[in-house]
Parts: sequence; structure tokens; C-alpha cells
Amino acid sequence: MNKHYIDADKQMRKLEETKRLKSVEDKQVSSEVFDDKTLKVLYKLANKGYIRSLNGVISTGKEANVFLGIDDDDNPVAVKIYRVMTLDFKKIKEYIAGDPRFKSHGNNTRQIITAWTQKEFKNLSRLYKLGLRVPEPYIAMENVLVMEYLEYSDDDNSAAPPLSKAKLDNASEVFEEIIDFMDVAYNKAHLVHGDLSRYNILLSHGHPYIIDVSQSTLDSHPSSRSLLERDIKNILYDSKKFKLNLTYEYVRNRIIKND
Ligand SMILES: Nc1ncnc2c1ncn2[C@@H]1O[C@H](COP(=O)(O)OP(=O)(O)OP(=O)(O)O)[C@@H](O)[C@H]1O
Repeated sequence: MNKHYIDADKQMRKLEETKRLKSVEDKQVSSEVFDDKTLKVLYKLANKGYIRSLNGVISTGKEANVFLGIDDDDNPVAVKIYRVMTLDFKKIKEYIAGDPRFKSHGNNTRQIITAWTQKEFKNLSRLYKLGLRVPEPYIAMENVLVMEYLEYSDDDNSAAPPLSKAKLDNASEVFEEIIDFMDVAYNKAHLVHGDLSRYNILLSHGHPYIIDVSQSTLDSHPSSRSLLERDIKNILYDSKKFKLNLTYEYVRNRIIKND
């Protein structure tokens, strides 16, 4: 038996003395993300009441898996677990290096992934405090982020779909809200999303919610202006898919002022 399994086994037994995090060992919850260090983090979060159980996978992305969890008050939560193995550490180090909020971590992958998760938590907090539509962040611990679960609607509690898969009756309003978001994020939170597109915007209760902000940069970052222009172009491209006639100048002038 290799070390990974021995450690995981030891932790499973330790669970008898500690609070039980139900269904981590369930077949429906992919085992690949639960290396022994991640398991430890999940148990700590269980002991703190942030997750009582994990109830299946919402998404398996390139860099992270997102699970539907239930907290101690029976509320659903979204649990994003960054996968140590598949992260693009070169890209991450460039983003962290340009951000004065994070000090350099050399080549320690565990520290880099923790900084990356903290970065997503801090960016979400900054946006959420301004009243912007992002999932409310609850806690970040090592490679795990727990946040508000976004549901589709009151009648349909399934996970909010990305705009890439959503049908919109109110496309014009939704895109105006996205542009408002970009305006407040840039001019008040001083953040540029950096990977904004229909894949990172979820439709919840008829409104667009922006997710996946780990790579979002402060406006002082050397690449922030080019990332913002790329975000604008992506949103314009997406708006055409919904048959809207927004122009580049219109969107740009709403966001970049005094230029
Ligand atoms: N708070 C949330 N509530 C509901 N669903 C969510 C939430 N956060 C993320 N998701 C779901 O998980 C998916 C992946 O989330 P996210 O983009 O943050 O992770 P990612 O690993 O960076 O994804 P990818 O690599 O595919 O871009 C989203 O498209 C969405 O379907």
C-alpha cells in the first residue's frame, strides 16, 4: 500500500474521534482531488462547521473541481478544490508576482496554491463588499474555497448555468448588468477580471453572477489594461451570440473613464 493510502486510511480512522464529514468517501465524489493534505483541510472545515457533507460534483474544471456541500445550518455551499497536479504554476507565479498583496513563494507548490486560493477569496471579498454579484466567500483554507452556492432559481435549485448554456429572455438587461459590474470592479474595486466570458458568468435568479476570479488583477498590475481590453472584447463577442448590437466604444467608454 503506498503512503498516500496509508495516510488517508489513518485520517479516516481519526474521523471516529472527530466530527464526521459525510460522503467524502462516496463514489459520487471524485477521489482524485482528495490527497491526504486536502482531506485534512476538509476535516478542519467540517470541524469548524463550514461543510457537513459533500453531495456530489458540480463541475470538474481544468484547475479545480467544484462540489455541492451542505454546511452545519443545512445550507448549500459551493466547495472549490484546486487540484495541485493540474495547476499552471508558471502562469500563477506571474500573476502573484505582479500583485503586491502576495509575497513570492519560490517553487513551493503547496504555498503557491494556497496563495492562489487566498487570491480568489480576497478578490471575491473585495467585489462582494461593493455589492457586486459574486458568490459570497465564506472561507479559504489551503487549496479549498467555500462560498455561496448559486442556484438557478427559487423553483429550480440546480446549480446556476453559465451564460454559455443559458437561454436569456432579458439579454439586454443581463449585458447591461455585466458592463455595470466591469465598471464598478475596475473603478471602485480596482480589479480587472482577466478571464471574463460567458463561461465565467452564471445566471442565477435572472441575474449574471461573476465567478472564477483567482486570476483577477489589481489595476496596478502591468498587464491589467490589456486584460481589461480582452475582457471587453470577449463580452462584446458574447453579446453578439444573444443578438445584441453593443459597440466596442460604448462598452469601453462605460468602463474606462478619463482616458
Ligand atoms: N458558487 C457557485 N455556485 C454554483 N456553481 C458554481 C459556483 N462556482 C462555480 N460553480 C460551477 O463550477 C464551474 C467551475 O467553476 P470555476 O470556473 O470557478 O472553476 P475552474 O476550475 O476555474 O473552471 P474552468 O477550469 O472550467 O474554467 C462553473 O462553471 C460553475 O458551473
